[in-house]
Amino acid sequence: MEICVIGAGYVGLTSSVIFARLGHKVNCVDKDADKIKKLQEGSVTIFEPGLEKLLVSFNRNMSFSTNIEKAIEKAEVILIAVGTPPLPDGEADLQYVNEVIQTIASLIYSHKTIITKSTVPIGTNDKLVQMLLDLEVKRERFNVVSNPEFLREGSAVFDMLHPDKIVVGLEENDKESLFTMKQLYYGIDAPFIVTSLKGAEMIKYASNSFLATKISFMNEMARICDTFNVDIMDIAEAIGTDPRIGSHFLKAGIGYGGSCFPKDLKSLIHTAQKHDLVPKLLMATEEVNQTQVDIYMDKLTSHIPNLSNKNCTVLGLSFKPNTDDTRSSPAIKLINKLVEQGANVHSYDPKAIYEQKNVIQHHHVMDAIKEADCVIITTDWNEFLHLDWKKIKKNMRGNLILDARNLLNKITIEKHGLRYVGVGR
Ligand SMILES: NC(=O)c1ccc[n+]([C@@H]2O[C@H](COP(=O)([O-])OP(=O)(O)OC[C@H]3O[C@@H](n4cnc5c(N)ncnc54)[C@H](O)[C@@H]3O)[C@@H](O)[C@H]2O)c1
Ligand SMILES: O=c1ccn([C@@H]2O[C@H](COP(=O)(O)OP(=O)(O)O[C@H]3O[C@H](CO)[C@@H](O)[C@H](O)[C@H]3O)[C@@H](O)[C@H]2O)c(=O)[nH]1
Repeated sequence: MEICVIGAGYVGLTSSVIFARLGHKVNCVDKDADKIKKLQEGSVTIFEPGLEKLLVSFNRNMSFSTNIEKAIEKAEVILIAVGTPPLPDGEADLQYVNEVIQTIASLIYSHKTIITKSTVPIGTNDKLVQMLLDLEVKRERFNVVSNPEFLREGSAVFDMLHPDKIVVGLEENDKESLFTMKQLYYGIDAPFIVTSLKGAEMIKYASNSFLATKISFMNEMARICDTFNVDIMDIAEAIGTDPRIGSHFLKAGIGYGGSCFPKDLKSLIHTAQKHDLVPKLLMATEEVNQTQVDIYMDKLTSHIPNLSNKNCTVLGLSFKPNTDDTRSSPAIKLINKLVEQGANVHSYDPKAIYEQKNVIQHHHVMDAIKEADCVIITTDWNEFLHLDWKKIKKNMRGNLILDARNLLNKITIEKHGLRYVGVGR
């Protein structure tokens, strides 16, 4: 199949590479000329394990360009993977999706299956159908399909190759697109969940909202555990054995971040409120998450009451390990609070970069730790599990290790004469 993927971000680029691997001819377009230039030169613009290797291996099936007209003209299938960031009131900003539809409408001369991979609010795909009709695209020339994406950053390639399901939302009378979708994903072993356009949109929001709620639930449990000196890790292990609860997404910590959970929660809350509903549970999930960083600031100031001119080392900038993405990263939120309180902030991350004039980012952990009054683990990178705590103790000025991800072994840390403070333990 000839596919045009619009948007070369996390989802667009990963989808392009996977569909090229499945044997399709993919033309990935983006309006960001710098991004496209780098991709044409064979370098991947994001850090995503395994992506570059696949890009090189299946290069023959892929091309990158900024020329959307040409890519659309040749394609049977158009996949929209542009961003849907939040507006200040939480509503998803659909300007990029709408812009793409306007462009597509002027270029449809043969039948196109238009697939929305971007996460869009309930009812958006129906509106896109109407937009195309209003722009005088003949009804028989297109079908719109909602095909939300469930990949996680840091394991995007694996997740796309081994999804637990492929959700396909179809227009009411669409008898063709399911076949097209099966051809598109031919070679991937996963059940198809077929529903309406709105159903597919809702599945995506419900999925992210449920996962985010699980995290906030555990963060709330951790707050209670803290009060009673109970270890939240024991609680997670025990309740996780119950298959009705499940062992995933039970890690208490500094809160969830990233480009999806915070934005999708806000968007679903906005959608519900627009329809006179009060989504209490979603609002509580958000509130727990938003106040989670403050818990760590309080823990820190209970040990170091005045942070002014104290050397605080933040280990981890990305919102989770195995990605260089810092969008809505709790680490950045914490850094900004430290800076506000006058601390000298030093940081280190294996992949992510955060440029801020008040923060010194180091290339080596040990440089970041030198003379530190406290070290805060903000991202659970594997690398931090193997740090030389004896050397760290020698190089620090103070002795406080604040493990905001419950990554480290308390006993190991304390054995080296350091003071360990974790989450709900
Ligand atoms: N990042 C994830 O892990 C993830 C997972 C599942 C779903 N999603 C959803 O997928 C969508 C994309 O997310 P992302 O993280 O890949 O976004 P991103 O910001 O990384 O990439 C979006 C790309 O679209 C390009 N773009 C915008 N308008 C364009 C236009 N008119 N023509 C061509 N290119 C255009 C931008 O230049 C950018 O490169 C969002 O709706 C997101 O919610 C993301
Ligand atoms: O037990 C846990 C699990 C995760 N997190 C945090 O939650 C955030 C999100 O993590 P994760 O879901 O692994 O990463 P994303 O790449 O944001 O993926 C989510 O968002 C994507 C975009 O919609 C969806 O496609 C994925 O299915 C969904 O997991 C990160 O800050 C994690 O540190 C926790 O605090 N505790």
